[in-house]
Amino acid sequence: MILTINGGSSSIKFSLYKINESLQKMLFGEIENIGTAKAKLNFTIIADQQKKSLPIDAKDHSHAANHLIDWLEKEQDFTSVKAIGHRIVHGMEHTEPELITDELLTELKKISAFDPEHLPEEIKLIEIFKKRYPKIKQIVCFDTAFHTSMPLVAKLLSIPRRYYEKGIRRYGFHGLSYTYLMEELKRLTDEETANSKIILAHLGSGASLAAVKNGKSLDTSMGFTPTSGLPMSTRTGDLDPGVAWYLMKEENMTAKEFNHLINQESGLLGISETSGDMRELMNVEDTDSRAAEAIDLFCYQTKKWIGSFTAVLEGLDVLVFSGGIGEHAPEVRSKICDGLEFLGIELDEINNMNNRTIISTEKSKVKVFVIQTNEELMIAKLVNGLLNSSVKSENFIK
Ligand SMILES: Nc1ncnc2c1ncn2[C@@H]1O[C@H](COP(=O)(O)OP(=O)(O)O)[C@@H](O)[C@H]1O
Ligand SMILES: CC(=O)OP(=O)(O)O
Ligand SMILES: [Mg+2]
Repeated sequence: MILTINGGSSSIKFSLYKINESLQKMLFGEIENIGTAKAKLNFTIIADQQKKSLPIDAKDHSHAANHLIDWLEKEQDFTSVKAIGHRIVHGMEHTEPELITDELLTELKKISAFDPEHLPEEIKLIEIFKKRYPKIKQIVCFDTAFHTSMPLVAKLLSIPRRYYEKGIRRYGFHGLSYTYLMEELKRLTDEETANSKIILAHLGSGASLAAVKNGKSLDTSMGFTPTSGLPMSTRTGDLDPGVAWYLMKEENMTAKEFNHLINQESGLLGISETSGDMRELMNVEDTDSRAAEAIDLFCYQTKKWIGSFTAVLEGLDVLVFSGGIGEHAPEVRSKICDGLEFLGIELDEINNMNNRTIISTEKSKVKVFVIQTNEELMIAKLVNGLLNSSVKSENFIK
């Protein structure tokens, strides 16, 4: 078995895969609302279609992880778990999945401030699993790895060069999702299409786009941290840097308060003043103009990035929508694509409304896809690949 762990800022998603010829998912779920009184463990056991939700006491990620392990031990014989695969959002220039060692953990701790929303909690999860299961291999899969191919011009931020040497540059994220989407695109189409000029739009709570040519990332909307690019559920996306100075000077805002403002209070939540959840906003947009404006901003900015990346790619052949919003919100896809006919994007509104896999018309120059992403399966595949290669490698730590 391979256990996958995807630790977010307020949730831990998990899946258990049986290693057969293919990877067979046995169970999956998530602990959500960590740190609140509404914390619960939702799970589905695939064999008997058992779907349940249990309220739990999870005041932080450590409590949540220990609850998860206790529950998994009851459900599953843990001796059959060969490896635990973690999604790690920030991995600097690491290009491959890696076995966790003390050195790697120390390195990740050093760059923790590069992604304060994800890394500290992800590290905590690795440590908890290590404490409870010191013998089980833990393997980390980096979201940043997909974008290491970006050219220097896309990685440079226009601040003094000395900061680049300190690691302050564009990295880009959602790489496990993008790798999965590229595999799916190849499976659904052909080699030629998968090597064409592609924009991948991962629109979830965190949202980003990537410009991909010949299977390689050329640019992406997220940067040094996952706070930049598109407006998100509660994150600002790109922001005039002068706003930081102004708030610090005029409102005596501290670094900690500013971090909270840009990551927790902004985006859809900040504009609507009610919710960072797209579905909730769509339910009230007819009666609440703030919700409608938040949705408009999200669609407007996504459209701008599509235009920008079409220029980067010098044309566009394929557009892929994914993530909770990209997969399930036809009105949002429609609003994003509205007016982009001049780029060759033409939606078939019936297929779009039905969330079909191909939502562009027959004659649309750009093929538009809706593909359900699967970061968990990608982690399991990468872990399985590393386990298999380790059988051949004597250097791999047993
Ligand atoms: N049917 C739907 N209509 C509109 N938005 C939806 C729908 N289903 C999910 N979403 C939105 O998707 C977002 C969550 O995306 P997801 O990829 O699941 O997030 P996460 O980054 O937490 O994995 C939320 O804003 C949610 O409202
Ligand atoms: C990279 C990132 O923003 O991840 P998530 O969408 O899971 O928060
Ligand atoms: Mg996500």
